[in-house]
Amino acid sequence: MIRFDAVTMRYDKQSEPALDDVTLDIERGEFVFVVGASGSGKSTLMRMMIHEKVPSSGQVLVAGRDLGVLPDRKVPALRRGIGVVFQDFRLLENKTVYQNVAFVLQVLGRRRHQIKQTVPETLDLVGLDGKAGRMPHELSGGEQQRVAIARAVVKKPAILLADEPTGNLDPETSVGIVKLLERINKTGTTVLVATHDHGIVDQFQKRVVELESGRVVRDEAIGGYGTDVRSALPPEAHEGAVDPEGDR
Ligand SMILES: Nc1ncnc2c1ncn2[C@@H]1O[C@H](COP(=O)(O)OP(=O)(O)OP(=O)(O)O)[C@@H](O)[C@H]1O
Repeated sequence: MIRFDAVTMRYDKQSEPALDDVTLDIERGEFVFVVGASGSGKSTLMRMMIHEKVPSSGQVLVAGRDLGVLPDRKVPALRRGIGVVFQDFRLLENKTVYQNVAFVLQVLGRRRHQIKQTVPETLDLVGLDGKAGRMPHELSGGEQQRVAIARAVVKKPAILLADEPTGNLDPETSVGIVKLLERINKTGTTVLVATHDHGIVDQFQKRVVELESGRVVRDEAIGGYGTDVRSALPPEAHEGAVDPEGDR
């Protein structure tokens, strides 16, 4: 689903690499925590998956697309297949919860009856049924993050990237948010969560990729398979359409 092959990325030629020779393989349907200290490269790794940044060397493949040679006109289709959640929710403050989520589908040109059906289903999934008419400032931090997650998943992306999704939340609320991400993962979405919150990571039995100064220093799959098994899979196992409406 996502493959980094010897990826090095420098923001400018003189500086140390933000990512340094990173090789990583993430299968469809996996849940992966990306951990590491501030500045270790977690955000850069995620930004490369949505083609916000390109490698200085090496190759990034997402759902069979080589992002190094992806034409600009195909970037929107790539991004339609990837939901993104940030630490700072980024909600539209003058719109209700419902309108925040519906807006994504309106921009994608979805039909009104489809929006009317999909938005309540998504609010239900994230545990916000009954809050559709609230404004963002009337919600707790955890609820606001749930809106942000609803917005990211309402287009039914194959991949969900969450960059420090619990960074502004207390420990108990954080656990609820990661449980929600786990529930979304169980619907078939590949989920990556960047975090420096070791407490959270320890509570969930998931694969953990650790970055240090841009290098992968640990890649542990807990309870099941190991890296050796995954890397033995044929290349086709990593590919597939991110967006069924794909490359139009
Ligand atoms: N726009 C930028 N221009 C130049 N250097 C950058 C830029 N963004 C990040 N960097 C550098 O790249 C390295 C990796 O940063 P990155 O933001 O990916 O780390 P991070 O692990 O996500 O950190 P944090 O947890 O603080 O968000 C750091 O050395 C950082 O200073």
